[in-house]
Amino acid sequence: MKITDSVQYLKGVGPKKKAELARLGIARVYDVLTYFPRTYEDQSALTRIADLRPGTVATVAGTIVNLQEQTGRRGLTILTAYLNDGSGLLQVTWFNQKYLKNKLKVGRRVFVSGKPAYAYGGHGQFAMSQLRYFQILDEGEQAAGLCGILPVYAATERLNQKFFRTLVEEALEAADELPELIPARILAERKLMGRREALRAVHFPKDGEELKRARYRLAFSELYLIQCGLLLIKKQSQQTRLGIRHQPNGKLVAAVLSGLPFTLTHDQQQAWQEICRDMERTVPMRRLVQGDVGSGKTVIAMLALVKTVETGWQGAMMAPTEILAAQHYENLSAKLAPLGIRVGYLSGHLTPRERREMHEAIACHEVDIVIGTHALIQDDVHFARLGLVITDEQHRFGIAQRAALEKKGAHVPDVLVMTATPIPRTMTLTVYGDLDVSLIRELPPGRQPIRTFVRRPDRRPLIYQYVRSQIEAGRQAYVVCPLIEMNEESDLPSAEEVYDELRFGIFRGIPCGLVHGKLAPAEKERVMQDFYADKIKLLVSTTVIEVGVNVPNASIMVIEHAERFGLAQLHQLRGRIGRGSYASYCILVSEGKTENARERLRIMATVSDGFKLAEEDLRLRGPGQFFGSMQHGLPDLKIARVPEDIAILLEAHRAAEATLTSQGDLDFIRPILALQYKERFQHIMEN
Ligand SMILES: Nc1ncnc2c1ncn2[C@@H]1O[C@H](COP(=O)(O)OP(=O)(O)OP(=O)(O)O)[C@@H](O)[C@H]1O
Repeated sequence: MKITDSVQYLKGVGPKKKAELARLGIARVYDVLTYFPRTYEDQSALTRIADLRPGTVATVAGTIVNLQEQTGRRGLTILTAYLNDGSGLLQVTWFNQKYLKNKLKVGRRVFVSGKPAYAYGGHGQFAMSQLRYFQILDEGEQAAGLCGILPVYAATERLNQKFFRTLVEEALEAADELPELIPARILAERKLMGRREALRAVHFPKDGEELKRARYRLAFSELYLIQCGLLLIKKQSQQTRLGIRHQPNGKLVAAVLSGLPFTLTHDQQQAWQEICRDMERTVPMRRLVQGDVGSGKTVIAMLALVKTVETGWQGAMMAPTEILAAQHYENLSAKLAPLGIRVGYLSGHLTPRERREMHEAIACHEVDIVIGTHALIQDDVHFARLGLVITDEQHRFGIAQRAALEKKGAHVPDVLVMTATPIPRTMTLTVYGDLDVSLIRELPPGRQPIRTFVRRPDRRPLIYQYVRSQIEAGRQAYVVCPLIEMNEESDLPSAEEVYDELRFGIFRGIPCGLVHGKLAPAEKERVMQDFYADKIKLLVSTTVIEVGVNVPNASIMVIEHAERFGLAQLHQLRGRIGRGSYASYCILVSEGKTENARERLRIMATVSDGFKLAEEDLRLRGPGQFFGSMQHGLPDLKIARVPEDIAILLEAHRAAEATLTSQGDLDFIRPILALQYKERFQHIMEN
């Protein structure tokens, strides 16, 4: 049997099982080996029933001494088993899991893991339902008694734990032909377990120590290979692709700098210097500027655009929303047109004629800077001399789209990516390993911290009274709602309803506006313009204002149903205020029904630093959801977990850096990467 053979070569796998396995992504023998245990059951970590504590998760092994089945309302089946482990009785309940009926038998031993509560009625002292984990022990195990640590797989109704354990055991026989993935030098230096040994041990560890070492080794090699891939891509693109060598800063850049109504913060200066250094080299720049909301990234983008124009090239800046693109366009053309720089605007909403004219202007170098939305990456856009590409909020675009824009010119343009979603530093390694990073952590001076409060809906009259008083004092306000329009299925008030409620109610006599994604572009633009111009005082909106909207006079924001938003999103929304010198307030209105929602809002109210929030967010939601749409091009991790394995990630990164400087290691690693990660790195490699 070979590692690449189909699973049907393994004993006990017929067509049905094969199909079932395929649904779990297991097709070849190799996939069985990398179907890592979801968790382990450690015999030594069992709790005696007599020692259970209500509310504290525990694992119990006991023999079923009694079984009862009831049918509840609407045909709900309730199975109750009483377990005895010699120290006491535990009542375990399963709802609607009919298939268990034939499996649970008096006399069988089972493992259950969950939170016990005191039992009411019945015979047990404690009761458990909604188990975290449950397993019926096999006859053999029962006789022999269990020892050591057992792997627990994500099993299905038809493929149970016993099946997986046997399957893996058999697949392990083929593991001998698996080649090592890590250069011998690194293995030795770091005293890492060999690959085969680690695979064996991760499924069937002798003890906790061995399991730890095996997991470490496997997570390490997974992260290490990805890091090698990312670093190699970066190196290759730097070696083989000739970029544009921009001139040292000249009169135009100086004019823009001296025209700023403020001086750059230390972090802005540092980022700007890093960008200049990159742009003045022949190697194409690939830099990510990460700055918290309102930290002043736009100025840096503008300077970079001017620098490319000054050297005789064109700059393109792509924004994620129409509103933001329009805002950047207004802002930049107001500042740059007086200096003779021609700024153009390209969006999907131009008339065909306008669009054609803009395409021509871009192709004939009649515009120096183009600001736009996705329209910038259409096939029919050709730049005469594209020197710099800036993508704003890159995570919304994904690596593939960024690559499309980079290919718009005959030369390799410099690339600058701006993001206001602070990503914990270590995470940038996995996601943006191919980019250099500049950080703008510091906020411009004179900003007052935004004070954030969580309030229940019954306080809305008071809240809005306060908003009104702020508006009367000259400020502007945002009210953010999760939905656009009335929805029969949802009892959430929509932006439209709230808008009507407010403008005909408490804000009568005050100019109010409504903006959301379904408005016609011209209408959206008009409303935003009026808000920028302080003609609209209260803006009711959906999350369309989330990114980048900059109205320094707006100092108060009410977020309705705040529990509907994630931390990162709330932080982005909140970042719309506190952008001037006024004291700013953000009020999160929520009933906070679940504990998780309450915790999130509590964190929002106490943490204002976007980077810290991102870490909390990561902790609460886990990396999968955290990255969500950001995950383009990022290989799935099979065993490593980020952020939990951040220490391993850093080690892997260091090892990868060392690998790139050693020809021997590189020769070793290249074919492995080509084989293992070819498809996964495809979109990045195209870059
Ligand atoms: N060094 C500075 N000193 C004072 N004000 C500054 C400074 N840099 C930028 N600003 C001002 O701060 C505000 C926010 O800047 P900017 O819009 O560039 O932030 P941003 O980082 O792009 O924010 P977001 O992530 O929300 O888009 C703007 O009004 C800008 O003029």
